[in-house]
Amino acid sequence: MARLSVNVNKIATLRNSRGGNNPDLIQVAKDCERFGARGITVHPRPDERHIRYQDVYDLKKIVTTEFNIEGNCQEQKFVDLVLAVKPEQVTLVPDALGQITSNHGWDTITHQQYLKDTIKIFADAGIRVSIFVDPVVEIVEAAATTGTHRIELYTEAYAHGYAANREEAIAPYVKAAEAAKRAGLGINAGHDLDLQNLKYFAENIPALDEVSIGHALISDALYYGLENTVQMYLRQLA
Ligand SMILES: CC(=O)[C@@H](O)[C@H](O)COP(=O)(O)O
Ligand SMILES: NCC(=O)COP(=O)(O)O
Repeated sequence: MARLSVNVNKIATLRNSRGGNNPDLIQVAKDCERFGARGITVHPRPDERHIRYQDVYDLKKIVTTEFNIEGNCQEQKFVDLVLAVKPEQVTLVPDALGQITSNHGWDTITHQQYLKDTIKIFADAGIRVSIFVDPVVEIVEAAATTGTHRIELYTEAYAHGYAANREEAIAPYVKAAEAAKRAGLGINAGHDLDLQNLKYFAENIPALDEVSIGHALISDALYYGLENTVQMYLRQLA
C-alpha cells in the first residue's frame, strides 16, 4: 500500500490569515500521524505565505513518520534549510518566483547536470531525493541518470482529465511509472489527488510508493473531520 503523506500547507495558510496560532500546525501534524498518515509534507515558498521556515524546524522535532520537504532548490535558502533540518526526503520542484502553486515538473534532459550536482548535495547528507516530473517517459529516463532516488509524478493533468476519461488520463502515468520501475526509481505522486481520483490512480500504478495530498484532504476535513478524512484517504489506497 502506498504511503499517505499529508501536506499541511493549507493549515498554515489558515493560521497565517489571522496571525495567531489557530489552527496549530504542529498539533495538526501530530494528529495526522495519530490518525494513520505515514508522512508529513510541507512546501515552504520564498514568501512564506503558508509554511514558514521556522515551521519546518518545529515540525522536524515532532514528525515521527516521514518528513518530506518540497521546494525550489534554485533558492539557496531552501537548500540551506533542508540541509539544516535533514528530513527523510526532499522533493525538488522547479517553481518560479511568485507562483500560485506548482504547475510543471523538472526538464531532466535540459537541466541534467544541474540536477546531478544538486541531488548529490542532498544525497551526500543522507537525505532521500525525489524530483517532481511530468509523466513523460523520456523525462523519467533522464531523471534516472541524475542520481535521484525517486520521482514524484505531477498528477494535475490526471486529476483534471479523470472525470472526462479516466483511462485516457491515467495512460501516460502508467507508461511513466513503468519507465521509472525499469530504471530502478521509486515512485511518488501528488497534486490535486482527491477522494474521487485517488483509488483509480493507486490501482493502476501498483509500484506507487507514496502520495502527498494537501488541498483536497484539508478541504474534505472541513466536512468529515480530520480523523475521518485521513481514514477515508487511507481506504482509497488499501
Ligand atoms: C509539488 C506539489 O504539487 C505541491 O507541493 C503543491 O505545489 C502544494 O503547494 P501549494 O500548497 O503552495 O499549492
Ligand atoms: N506533492 C503534492 C502535494 O504535496 C500536495 O498537493 P495538493 O494535494 O495540495 O495539490
